[in-house]
Amino acid sequence: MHTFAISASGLRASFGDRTVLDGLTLEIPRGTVFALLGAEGSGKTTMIRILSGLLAADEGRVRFAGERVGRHSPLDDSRTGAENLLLLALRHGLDQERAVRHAAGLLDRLGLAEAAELPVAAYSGGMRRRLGIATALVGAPEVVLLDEPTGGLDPRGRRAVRRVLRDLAAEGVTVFLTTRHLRDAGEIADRVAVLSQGRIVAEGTPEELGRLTPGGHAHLRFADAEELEWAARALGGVPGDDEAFTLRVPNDGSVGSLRALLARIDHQLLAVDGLSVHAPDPDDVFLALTTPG
Ligand SMILES: Nc1ncnc2c1ncn2[C@@H]1O[C@H](COP(=O)(O)OP(=O)(O)OP(=O)(O)O)[C@@H](O)[C@H]1O
Repeated sequence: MHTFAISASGLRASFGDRTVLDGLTLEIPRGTVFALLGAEGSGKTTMIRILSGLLAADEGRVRFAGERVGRHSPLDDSRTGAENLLLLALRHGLDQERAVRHAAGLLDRLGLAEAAELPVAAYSGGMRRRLGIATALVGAPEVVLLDEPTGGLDPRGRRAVRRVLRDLAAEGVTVFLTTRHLRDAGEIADRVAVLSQGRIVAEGTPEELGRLTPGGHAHLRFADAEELEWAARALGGVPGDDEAFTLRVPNDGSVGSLRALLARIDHQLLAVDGLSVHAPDPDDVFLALTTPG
């Protein structure tokens, strides 16, 4: 019996002259939730597609300890949630009666029992996401591959998905998921690997990853988009995803580093409307680990 549910070694994948995976090696212990964390376009979906057998790697090898590997199946919008799962269950060889029960059980597990008879076209984004997870669980797989299972979910949806994935791991199922958010990875996964520039740049428990980057950040606020853009160019950092013209700049909060930041602001003649200093949070860890150079 292998200790690892999934072993991937030396995976390479490129599209044209763009190398997306550059010799990626990972071993996922059985019965754990493992998160592959990476920024947009870092190659997470490519990795899931290779593991799922939908895409052939240019080089490298993937081995699964178990035989049943579950992954998302496309949804048929014109059918109900129950029908989608029923058809998949029948395709897995279950007889009609067991397939109906299996589909109902999965809908219940994902909190979709009340939406079972609604056409998928009427599902919200979050409901579709949860139904997508249910499709990967048809046939009681030993290993489940999920691409951004918590993407676009509200906090309640995220909590529900977290609980489902944790329960699966407690039952001995191995869950491999991708995410862009360390916070999500930290809340769900036993181990996290960070993908950047086609390679795993860090791997460990969420706590171990959190300790890799001691620094926090300064939060700067500007009057308008133009000033923000100018500041982002001059200071680096990442603009906030809100409408408030904010910029997050790595900063450890020490007097020396704040003095240096203020000197750069003065030097660039930037008009800052507000400044606050924050202790490290998961986003800082993510930025530090996935920012090249
Ligand atoms: N079929 C393809 N043809 C050409 N380029 C591709 C193809 N699939 C992916 N890519 C490129 O490979 C890179 C990685 O894409 P991938 O979808 O794996 O990233 P990701 O980490 O899942 O991104 P996101 O978080 O935005 O979903 C991107 O630059 C993408 O444009």
